[in-house]
Parts: sequence; structure tokens; C-alpha cells
Amino acid sequence: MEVKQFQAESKRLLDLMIHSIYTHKEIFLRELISNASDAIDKLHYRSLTEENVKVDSAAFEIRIDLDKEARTLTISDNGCGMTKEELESNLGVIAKSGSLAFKQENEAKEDIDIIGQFGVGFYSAFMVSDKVTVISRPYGSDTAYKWESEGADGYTIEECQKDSYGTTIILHILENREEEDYDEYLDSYRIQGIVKKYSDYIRYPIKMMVEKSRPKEGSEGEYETYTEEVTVNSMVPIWRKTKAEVTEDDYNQFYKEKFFDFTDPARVIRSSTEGTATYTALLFIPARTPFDYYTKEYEKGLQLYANGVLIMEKCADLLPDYFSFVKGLVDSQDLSLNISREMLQHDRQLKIIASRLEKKIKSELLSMQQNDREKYDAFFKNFGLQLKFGVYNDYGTHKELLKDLLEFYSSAEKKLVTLKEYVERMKEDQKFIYYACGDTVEKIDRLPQTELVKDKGYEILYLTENVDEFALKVLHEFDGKEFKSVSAGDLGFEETEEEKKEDEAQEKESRELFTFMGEALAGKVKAVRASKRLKSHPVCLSSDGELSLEMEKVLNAMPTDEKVKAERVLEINEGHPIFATLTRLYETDKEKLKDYAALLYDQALLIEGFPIEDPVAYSNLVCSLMADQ
Ligand SMILES: Nc1ncnc2c1ncn2[C@@H]1O[C@H](COP(=O)(O)OP(=O)(O)OP(=O)(O)O)[C@@H](O)[C@H]1O
Repeated sequence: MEVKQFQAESKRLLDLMIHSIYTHKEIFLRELISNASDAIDKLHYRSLTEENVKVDSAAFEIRIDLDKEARTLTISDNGCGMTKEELESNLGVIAKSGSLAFKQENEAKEDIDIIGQFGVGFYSAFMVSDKVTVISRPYGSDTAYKWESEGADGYTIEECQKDSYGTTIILHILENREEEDYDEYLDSYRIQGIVKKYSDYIRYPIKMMVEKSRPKEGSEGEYETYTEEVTVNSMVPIWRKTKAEVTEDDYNQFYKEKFFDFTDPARVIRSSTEGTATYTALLFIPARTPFDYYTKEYEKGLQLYANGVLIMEKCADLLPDYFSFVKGLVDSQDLSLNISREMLQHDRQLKIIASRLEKKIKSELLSMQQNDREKYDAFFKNFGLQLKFGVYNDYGTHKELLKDLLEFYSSAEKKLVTLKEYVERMKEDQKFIYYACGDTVEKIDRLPQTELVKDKGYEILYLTENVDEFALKVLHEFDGKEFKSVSAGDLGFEETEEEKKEDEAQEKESRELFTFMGEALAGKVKAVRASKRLKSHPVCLSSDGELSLEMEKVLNAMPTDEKVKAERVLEINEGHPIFATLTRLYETDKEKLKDYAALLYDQALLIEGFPIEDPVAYSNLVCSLMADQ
């Protein structure tokens, strides 16, 4: 028997390997199964290209055997096997990859999906075992060799017996340590779970003898255990099957199992591309909002597979935040993986894939909006908030992409409408897209500010979410039409010359009264003005400048010390009987007028949903007026 030392660098590497490359010990199984699959691929390939290589491809398989007593986990394959030299060069030199060499030699040929490339995966076996034995017999040779190593000290190699070609790897699993449980790698159920998780789509059957139980024949209530061979992996991933092979139900089932949902998805998106980035994506839009969706705990991301082998459970880089509700996976052969297969060295490919997926998701959502509106509206109720945040975030960088997907409740249609639909319905003389903010649609509908806009026959978008107005401010316009709040200082109505003159005359007349009231409310409002938007209601609040009252409310609700204040304007309806009373008081009782100004201001605050400064004073004033009657 020959005892050989690992090369010097290999020793250090092995140590590094065992302690730092992989974060999860369980991936050793993925690495060894991928190697077995590569070995079968190689033999399969040779059988197609070399005349003297004849194998029955239906017999290709990978086996896993567990022996709790002996503490061994054995992985066998009937792939190409290794010669003595190959055992030495592939397993004796860390970071030497026979698979990479094979790939390079056969680069011109298509359809080689070899997984290995770094020449380190094998050594992950030492994360869970204190001794690794490899028995290998190359196809076409009668001689087998046994390679054995206990880690950094080196390895032995000797001739041995093996019945058929292929490789058997025996891991001598470590004893449990205080902080580490290694017994789990001898547990059949756990091993099946690991295979399912990482290697479910290895295209050769991964077989195991599994213990099962069944009712004992001839006796009642008694059970007996028996062992049965099962194929643990599904082999062909659903996304690699042709469209004709998969039913809608198959997709739904797959989604529910894989992404832990009880409900069928609202939409299934399948997309395959070849060229600069070759990939297949299978995406799902959930029909319901995940319970943790709008919490910090929710993690976005798609599963990432390299050739059917799971590389990353949640690859966040594949989804922008505004599409974070999308579930699914991407499988690609073109990824530049790093050694641990956990991260990507160059994310160029990933970026290309992500940007293609983004476009695809948008076009699917638009198609849903156009062809299945009911479903889209339901989707929007679930995830629209996220899209609106998407418009607002990053200084509006994504607004062009997202604006067509937005919906708001319409005063005219009494349902969600898109901005495009709004603009198409705009009246000829209408210059702006009008909106009003409030807690609920019902409350907004009753806002005095909406009166005249509605009266003109203009549609109003009712904004009920905090982010809504901010999103519209970032959008600024849609199809050349700017947004305008019904509470804005100037509503932008067309006025005839006559109307303008009339306004000016009226303004002159009441200027003194409003200046007096403004002074009485100094510090609370910027001005008191005659209203151009009220019809039947006596008062309302509006704001000058960019900051609206609603935005003030939202910003001040945030847990920061900085508070903002909109420039409030108290608007009085000159057509309302109260105006005559105010005019009379200005002449007869200025003190009372001050009280009335305070009362009207408080009323306007209440209508807007703001708290009033001094509820007791307000109540006393109302009561004294009632007593006057
Ligand atoms: N079951 C096997 N049958 C035949 N050859 C194998 C087997 N396992 C490993 N090898 C050979 O040993 C080499 C080294 O394996 P190792 O897992 O360390 O690296 P790799 O698979 O090439 O790359 P990666 O680190 O990316 O997994 C492989 O490239 C392959 O040539």
C-alpha cells in the first residue's frame, strides 16, 4: 500500500475547506451527488461518442446507503469511474477538477451539463466525516483502486476488488460533539430531505432503501416494518418539461408545495431565454398576501438553480423590491459560481437575468390587467401598495416602469381605475388629474373640497394609503396631464374674463373681513380666503405650496423629531348664510367674530381629520352659542 502526502498547499486548503468555505455542513451531500451525476454524464457522453463504450443508459443510478452501526454513509454511482492516476490527480490535488478539464476538452459540443468546476467539492465530505474511502473502477478496466484519507495527513491508495465500473464513496461519519449533531447524517429521513432540497432535479435516479411500515397480515392493529427501495428525487424539474407535459394543476401543486401556500397562484409565468444569458424561469404571483409580507421579516428572492442543482434558496438580486411578492425560481447554466456555490463571483449574468425578469413580470401583469381585470384588481389590492412604494422610492427611478400598473379608486366609476383610463375619460376643458386624500373612500367622498370638482363633471381619484400622494408627487404627470389635489390652493379651472372680474370685485369687498379673521387666527393659518371650491359646505382647509395637509399628517406620524407644517388656508364659502353673519359681525361685534373664526377653523380641522388644539374651549364656545339661541 502506498502512503502519500497531500501537496503542501493542499493541506492548508483542506483545512480552509473544512472550516470556512461552506456555511452549511449538509451541502456535502449535494457536492458528492453532483460529482456522481457528473461521472454518469461523462460515461453517457462517451457512450454516445465512442463506439466501444456500450452502456444501458436506463441503468444509470446513484445510490445512498446508511449504516447506523458502522456510522457510514455510502454514495455509489455507475458512472465513468477513476483510474489510479485519476484518483491521485483528482482527489490528491485539491482544486484540481477533472470535470472542468472534461468540459474544456468537449467545449464545442453542446448538451454537456457538467456541474463540477473548482475541484474542491469532494473535500466537503470532511466536514462531516473523519475518514473518507473512495473505491473506483473506471469503465473498461478490470482493476479497481481504493483511495482513503483521514484528512490533512494524506491518503493511501491500493488496488482492490469492485464488481462493476463506477465509484463508491464511503463516509465515516464523525461522532457527535457537544455543539454538533452528526447522527443526523445517518438518519434516513434527514438524508432524504437534504436530497430533495438540493438535488431533487439531478436527472439520474437517487435511490435509497427506506424503512416503511404496513399492517401485519393476519393480525389486527399490528404493524411490521419492511424496507423498500425508493427513488428520492423527482429528476425532471417541472420547468424543464415541455408545456404540453405540464397541466395548470401541476404548476399549482408545485407552487403550493414549494412555497408553502394554501391557495393556487393568481398567475404562473414561465419564461425561457437563450443567448447572452440562458435560463428558464418559473414564477408565480400569489393570490393572497403572505401574512408577513408587509413586515421586516419577509425576505424577497427567487430560488436559484445551476443546472438543476439548488445554489441559493433566496436570491434577492433577482427581484426588485417592487416585485418582491413574486415567488419562483431561475435555473441557468451560465452562472459564474464561486467555490462554495453560495454567491456569485460576477453578477453580470444575474443582472441580465434580473432585468429580463423585471420586464417579463411587468408585461404579464399588464396582460392580466387587460385580459382579466377582476383578477388584476384582486392582485392590486394585495400588492398595489408595494408598486406605489416602488414609484416613490429611489427618487422615482422606476416610475416609468410602474406607472401603467397603478390603480386608484375613482369617484365616477366607483371602482379601481388605471391612470390611462382616467386620462382617456377626461373632459375637454379639464387640465388636471384630480385627487383627494383621506382615510377611507366614504370619508373622502364627503369632503367639502370635492364638491365643485365633481360638479364640473371631473373624475376624482380617491387616495386612501399614506404613500399615495407621495407617489403621485413623484410621478408628477401622466400622459402630459399633471396631478392636482382638490385641496390645492389653485384648482386650475378655466375662468372667463367676466368671472375673473366678478371674483376680483368680490375679493375687494371681503378683503378686510378676511384679513381680520386671518389675524385672529395668526399662527394657525396663513390666510383666510373666499373659497372657489365650496358649494354647499361653509368651510374647508386647503394648503398653499407643495406640502399638502395629508402629507403633513403622514410625515408627522413618522417617529422623527422633525415636524413639518403645511401652509394652511381657511376657505369660507361666500354663498353660505354663515358668510352674511360674518360680514354683519365685522361691523357690529368684532370680539364675537374672533370666536366664530376660531370655531370655523376647528370645524375645518375636524372635517380634515385633524385633532383640534383645545377641544374644551371648542365645546364651551359651541355651548355658549347654543345658550344664546
Ligand atoms: N464519483 C466520481 N466519479 C468520477 N470522478 C469523480 C467522482 N467524484 C469526483 N471525481 C473527480 O474528482 C474531481 C474533483 O472533484 P471535486 O468535487 O473536488 O471537484 P469538482 O466536482 O471538479 O468541482 P467543484 O469543486 O466545483 O465541485 C472531479 O472533477 C472529478 O474528475
